[in-house]
Amino acid sequence: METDLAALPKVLLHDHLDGGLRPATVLDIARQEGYDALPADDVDDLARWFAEAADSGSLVRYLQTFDHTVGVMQTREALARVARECAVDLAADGVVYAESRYAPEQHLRQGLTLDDVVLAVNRGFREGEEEAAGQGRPIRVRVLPSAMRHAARSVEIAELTVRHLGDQVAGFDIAGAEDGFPPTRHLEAFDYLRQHNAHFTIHAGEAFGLPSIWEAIQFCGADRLGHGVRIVDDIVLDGVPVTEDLPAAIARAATDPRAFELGALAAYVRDTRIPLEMCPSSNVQTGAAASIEAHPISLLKDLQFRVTLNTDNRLMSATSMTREAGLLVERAGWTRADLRRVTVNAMKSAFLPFDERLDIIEGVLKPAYDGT
Ligand SMILES: O=c1[nH]cnc2c1ncn2[C@@H]1O[C@H](CO)[C@@H](O)[C@H]1O
Ligand SMILES: [Zn+2]
Repeated sequence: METDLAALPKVLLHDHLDGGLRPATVLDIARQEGYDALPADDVDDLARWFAEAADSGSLVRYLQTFDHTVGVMQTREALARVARECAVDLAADGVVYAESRYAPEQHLRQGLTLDDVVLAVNRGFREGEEEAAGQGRPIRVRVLPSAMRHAARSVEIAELTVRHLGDQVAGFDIAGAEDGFPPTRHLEAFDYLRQHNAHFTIHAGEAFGLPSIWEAIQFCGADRLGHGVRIVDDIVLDGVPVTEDLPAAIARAATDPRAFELGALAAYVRDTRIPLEMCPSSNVQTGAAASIEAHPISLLKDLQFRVTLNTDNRLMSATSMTREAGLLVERAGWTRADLRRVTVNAMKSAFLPFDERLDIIEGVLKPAYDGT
């Protein structure tokens, strides 16, 4: 494909602030603040450690690597710096609109309040947006505070989100280990958010299957699904679950998408256009997908689910939006039209006002992808 992927405008809905630090920044802040638990003391070794430790085949072990990024994000200065660098790095990768998520409750170890954390991160993002614009790479970044599914602070985080809505904050997320921690543990938070007309997404269908997706949508009322990759458990081809032979299903979907039968939940997700925030490299690392070639994103894209492409954790997956797009092009046969589709899907699904979404689709995305 004769396309400069780095130059194409990209839209990113699922990127963890504490999963995207520059390795050099982790080292730098650790030195400044006397954090002495890092597993390496050189930039390349540290970058390699994150990628290898995250490559475990298990979400729970993958999440343990966050100890060291959260560990160096405990002051206003560190939080603002990480957010500023995040905006600049995403802009350099061609991202024009991003939603960044992180769990404020994990950044209170040195005495900050939840509101202090949000204000510091927001300031960092505003500075990063200005710096990127000055470099001729305009980007808009919005923030999704996450609550942790195993913890018990989701109502507080939902209230925090609503308090800051309209500033940089655009919605809410729930993250962390999935198996054993169903989203219905947090119904009170979701009720509160809906009553305040706030948007939210839920990590579901990554390390656990259909029940998690079903609860997220039908009990919690999620606007979007983080990953949602296991929705393929509810799709059948010629009487056989597609999960029995994903490569064959992917090949067939490219030419014969009407041959597939959707169960009630998969049909609901597709019919109601629920956005799927899919993260191929991250899923391969946690074992939610076998490979990029066999990743369900290609099947779901051809069955016309509302698929979006995301990085999840750029540090732990040593990745970027350009790299994720390149992997799909090289290993899964994606075309420029496919990339246009997921990019427009993402912008349609953003937690930004409708008119602002439309301006980016019509003013930035379509002209670039269509060469007009
Ligand atoms: O793929 C994921 N699934 C579930 N939780 C995640 C994933 N990536 C990161 N986090 C969790 O979200 C927190 C806030 O950003 C991170 O600290 C990490 O524990
Ligand atoms: Zn995630």
